Amino acid sequence: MTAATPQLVVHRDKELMAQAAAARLITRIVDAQAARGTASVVLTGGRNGNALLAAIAASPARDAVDWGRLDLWWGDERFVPSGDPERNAVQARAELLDAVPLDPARVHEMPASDGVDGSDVEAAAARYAEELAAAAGPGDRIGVPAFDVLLLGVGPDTHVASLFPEHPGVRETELTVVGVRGAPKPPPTRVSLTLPAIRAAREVWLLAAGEDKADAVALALSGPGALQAPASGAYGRARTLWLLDRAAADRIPPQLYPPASA
Ligand SMILES: O=C1O[C@H](COP(=O)(O)O)[C@@H](O)[C@H](O)[C@H]1O
Repeated sequence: MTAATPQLVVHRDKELMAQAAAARLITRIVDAQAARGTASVVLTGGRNGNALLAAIAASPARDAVDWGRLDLWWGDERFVPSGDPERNAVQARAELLDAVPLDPARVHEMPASDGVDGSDVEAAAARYAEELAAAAGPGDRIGVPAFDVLLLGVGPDTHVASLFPEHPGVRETELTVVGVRGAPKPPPTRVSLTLPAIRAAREVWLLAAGEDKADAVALALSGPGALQAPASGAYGRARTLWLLDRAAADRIPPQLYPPASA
């Protein structure tokens, strides 16, 4: 088994999955801060990512985190104006970030469409790539920091971040951040980390819950390749964890199904 081999954890339902993922993430952040003083996490948008943040907000264990020594990044963003409720960052703030004492200088939101680059999404993506490169250490791969945990929701079409099947962004091998136009899921214009940037993370955790994700999970875990199923191309340097509920795990081929878990 390699770091890219998916490890599957299947929970009873999406509520328990969010609570268990929250406990797991709090522990991972606390461990990283104990070892190195700081921690870095890449957030995802979507229902499961937001549920995880809400579960952290509701957990008394959140006080174990030194929020001022946590760097937050995003895996993707909807390229809309800064206060737009569709923005992943706006949703993350509502679920958790406004309730904890983060250092604003460590909260690295992706640019919005009313930012300095205006509607030029490629320029906005390049700007975020520069911010990542500035935070990367000399030993870090390809100009992004070695994130402790990178979270990804899995879309019903197997998209992760804003990398959609057969779309140009999923083919990118050089850039760390891309502008996405014509996304099949609205809004059509987005900013996204690329697969090479995702793979620089120590741990990649993919989140999927609900019956509408079952086909996507089964397809991605069957190894079709990243072009057809972007989620299958998302893995970490040390660990790749799929956090699922039973409904989303329901159609995984039997030979890949894990032992029964919480
Ligand atoms: O648009 C997006 O969708 C995906 C998946 O969202 P979900 O609600 O189907 O779980 C999300 O991971 C991504 O960050 C977001 O921009």
